[in-house]
Amino acid sequence: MTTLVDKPKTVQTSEGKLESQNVFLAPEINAFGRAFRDYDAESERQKGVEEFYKKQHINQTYDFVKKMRAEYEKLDKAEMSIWECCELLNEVVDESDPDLDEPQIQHLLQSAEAIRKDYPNEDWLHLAALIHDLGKILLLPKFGGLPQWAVVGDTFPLGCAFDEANVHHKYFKENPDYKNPAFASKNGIYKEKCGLDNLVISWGHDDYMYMVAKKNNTTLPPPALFVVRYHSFYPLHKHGAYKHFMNDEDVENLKWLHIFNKYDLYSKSKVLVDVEKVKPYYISLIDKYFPKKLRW
Ligand SMILES: O[C@H]1[C@H](O)[C@@H](O)[C@H](O)[C@@H](O)[C@H]1O
Ligand SMILES: [Fe+2]
Ligand SMILES: [Fe+2]
Repeated sequence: MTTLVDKPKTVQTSEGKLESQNVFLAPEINAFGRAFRDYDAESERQKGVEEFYKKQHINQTYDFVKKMRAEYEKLDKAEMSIWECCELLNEVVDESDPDLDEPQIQHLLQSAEAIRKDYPNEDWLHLAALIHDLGKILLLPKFGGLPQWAVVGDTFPLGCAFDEANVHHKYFKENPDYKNPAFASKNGIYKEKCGLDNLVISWGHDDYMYMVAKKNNTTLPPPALFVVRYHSFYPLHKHGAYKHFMNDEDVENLKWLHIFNKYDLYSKSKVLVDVEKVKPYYISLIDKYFPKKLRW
């Protein structure tokens, strides 16, 4: 079971002040009694996860991502509030995740509540946690009913060489882009320090939610949007792969993503959040940073 332990630590707030806070201590094992993000364990669940990554690595190509961006930029699928979307997410199952089998709304609230406890003044970070996985509605028929490989799992850039830090990277050999000589080098079609926003990154819930937030004129600050857009980019934020593409702003924002990641990953537990109890707080944040209805 997950344990929340208080441990004093000094942290930097968005205004640059240093504050002493209680920090969430990451548990060592997940709800299935295994290490978090263990992609090599022998189990039925892992077989499904590996199957998932095979499909993802073969099918996510540069052209596919371009097509998806053009399609979803239209935001012509629905009009609804952020909270309505949270509720929709309950119908979604994520086949790529070895650590979670609770409804997705619990994951949103578990990560948001854990981060809120340690960073009480950073309300934008609480809201970033609440919305970070909302893009998984792409799996629902009304939003295109995309296959799992086009919605979830870790992300990686196209248009340059696939890095070995990607989980199950062997399956990239079957990706058509693997044979494209223009994409074969470390930089591929990009320049060093070009900035992460200039990369074509595998399509999924991160990029979609970033697009939705941005195009509906959210007032969330840049680190919040960065967290939403790159939270699945584990090869970068966990292993430091592709970091030569970061510009100075990315380097700053990455500090917040590192903080966020701990709560995203390790708050996954069987201890459920009382949705009705915390709802008023999150509604007040949504009202502060988003319009009442958004186009999706
Ligand atoms: O399995 C997980 C899950 O789908 C997360 O939502 C995503 O952000 C991760 O990167 C992925 O590996
Ligand atoms: Fe995610
Ligand atoms: Fe998440």
